[in-house]
Amino acid sequence: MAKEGEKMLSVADLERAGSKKLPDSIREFYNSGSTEQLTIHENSRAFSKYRVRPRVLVDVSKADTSTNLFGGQRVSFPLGVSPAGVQAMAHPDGETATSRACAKRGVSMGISSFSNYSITEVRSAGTNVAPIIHVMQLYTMKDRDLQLRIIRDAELAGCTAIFLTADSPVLGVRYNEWRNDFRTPAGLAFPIIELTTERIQNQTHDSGFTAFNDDAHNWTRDIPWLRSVTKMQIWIKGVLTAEDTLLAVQYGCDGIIVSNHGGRQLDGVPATIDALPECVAAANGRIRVHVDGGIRTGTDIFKALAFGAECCWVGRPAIWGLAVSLSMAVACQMGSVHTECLGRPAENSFAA
Ligand SMILES: Cc1cc2nc3c(=O)[nH]c(=O)nc-3n(C[C@H](O)[C@H](O)[C@H](O)COP(=O)(O)O)c2cc1C
Ligand SMILES: CC(C)CC(=O)C(=O)O
Repeated sequence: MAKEGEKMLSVADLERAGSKKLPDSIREFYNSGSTEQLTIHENSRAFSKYRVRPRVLVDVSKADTSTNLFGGQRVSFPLGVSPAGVQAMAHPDGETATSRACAKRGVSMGISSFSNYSITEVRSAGTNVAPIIHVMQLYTMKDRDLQLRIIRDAELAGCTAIFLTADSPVLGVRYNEWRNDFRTPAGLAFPIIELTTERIQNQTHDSGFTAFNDDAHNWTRDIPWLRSVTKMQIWIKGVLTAEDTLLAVQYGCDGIIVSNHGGRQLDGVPATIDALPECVAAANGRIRVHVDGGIRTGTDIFKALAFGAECCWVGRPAIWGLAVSLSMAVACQMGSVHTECLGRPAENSFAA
């Protein structure tokens, strides 16, 4: 375990250091899962069931982790930072700092609808450093005009895809938020959804979310509508089953993110690494499959790729990085481990 002043060598070290910097209620908002915390714990634990079956005497002197995502855009390795809201509670620069860090390391970033900075601010913070892929996370919203304004802003700013979050008809039951009567600190803005904290100060997150989000969302109404209003790629975030993967194929989506929202939505659903194989099999190469949830090491990334994911995403590690003002520690750490273990993916396999 890293002590004060010691080098941070792993994401676990970063979690401890970042968590220590945060006030209790903010730390619990970021770090917790819903109700019994089954799924959040399972997400990480499930990776340890699987062992890497290595091949030796393979030339890894020129290992290259770069790859193409979203139909031809180059990234330095198959990792992105998942959309996560309210990052300015961890560091005043919030999502703009995450964007700079992602651009510096050549990885993609998801912009949450609950970002504390506008789409243009987040995107230009990154593109001022280096070319970067941004995807725009969207909810199905009661206010369709606002949803359309977000889509147009994302297009204008140059986002590549919409990640439609499908696992949140209502906000997950997070006891920590209720116990702590958690509210976003005053002074932070939510420019993408056109709200200031002053306007929502009397609302808890779950009541605010209920007012904003359309729990009547469904495949037949929402996906054709999205398709009719934008040429951006449409990805469904929050898929955990073969059945929903097949629906994503049927509705002409470009990809899915196998995700349980980092264990923050319905508790008791499977770990994403366990759900991944059935989704990959159902996709059968017709749409792309990415995954997030509990990914904390390069070997986790390797295992997800070996199970057929094209790319992995991480949520909380970037927030812990912000909290210690070291966003890039995440990507550096994961990048080096990833480089070490990736070798030649086609020549490596592993068994449960
Ligand atoms: C503090 C926090 C806020 C989040 N906000 C959003 C959000 O606004 N929209 C969304 O689709 N997912 C959101 N997520 C879920 C992430 O996109 C991602 O699925 C999850 O964090 C991945 O798990 P990990 O944190 O274990 O890496 C949030 C996650 C956290 C931790
Ligand atoms: C700001 C919240 C509504 C976002 C969040 O906590 C989540 O999606 O998990």
